[in-house]
Amino acid sequence: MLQLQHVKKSYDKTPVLKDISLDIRDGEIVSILGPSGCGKTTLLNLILGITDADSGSILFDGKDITREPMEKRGFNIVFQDYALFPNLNVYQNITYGLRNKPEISTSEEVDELVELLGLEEHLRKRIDQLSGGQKQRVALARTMVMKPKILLLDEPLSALDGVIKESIKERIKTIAKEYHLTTIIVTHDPEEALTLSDRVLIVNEGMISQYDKPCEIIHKPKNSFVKTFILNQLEIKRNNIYSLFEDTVAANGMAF
Ligand SMILES: Nc1ncnc2c1ncn2[C@@H]1O[C@H](COP(=O)(O)OP(=O)(O)OP(=O)(O)O)[C@@H](O)[C@H]1O
Repeated sequence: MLQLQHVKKSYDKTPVLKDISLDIRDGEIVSILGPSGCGKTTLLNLILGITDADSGSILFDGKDITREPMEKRGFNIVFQDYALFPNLNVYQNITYGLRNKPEISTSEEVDELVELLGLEEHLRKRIDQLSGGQKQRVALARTMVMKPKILLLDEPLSALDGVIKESIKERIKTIAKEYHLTTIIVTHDPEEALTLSDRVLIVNEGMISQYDKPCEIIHKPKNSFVKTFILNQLEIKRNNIYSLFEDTVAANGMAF
């Protein structure tokens, strides 16, 4: 279990994370959701170990890792821009981290991941020959072969559209369940957070607004921020779709 206890972080005396306490259970998918500048990336970086907290503690399986550097924590992140190596092919990218640590994954385990992510036919391709969704899957495979204790994903779906988005979403869910892997996702999209996660952490101005299962957030929003920011956005999306239908129905002289 990952635990944050009263974590605080300021930049230039401006508080960015004000008092964050939360538990994330093993194998759980948790989304960190909130508006731009609310502190999502800072929180992700604190968990990853590339930013230090000013105060408070971070514990993993009961052990205090607050001052442990990133390499020792054994967590791993897929960045928003995938950060793949353009001079290496897909297979070389996936197995890059194993060059110095081949004992981490066997070739059968690599093959299993390649199959799970549907990358068999792309292994010899260069990175610039791939679509956005394929790049995302390569980045996921490259991170997963290193068997991270926690998988962190920074806006994994924001560069993808429609059907591809849904397919990556399903693959992330499958990986988390299959490997019982704690997965933490940063997003600003309520629909993404609510459909992908076991629990959603809603952050506003460096504080936790609500931390709950998606159905609790939908049916029992805890405060006006959750209601207005999250639910209004979903309502707007829904209304846009309905008004599109209404226009089509009216244009065809049908009853709605
Ligand atoms: N290294 C830094 N130095 C100074 N200020 C920073 C630094 N990193 C972040 N900030 C500030 O901290 C606040 C939170 O930033 P953060 O990137 O965590 O927000 P976010 O929720 O991830 O935003 P976005 O969705 O736009 O990426 C912002 O006001 C930002 O300007």
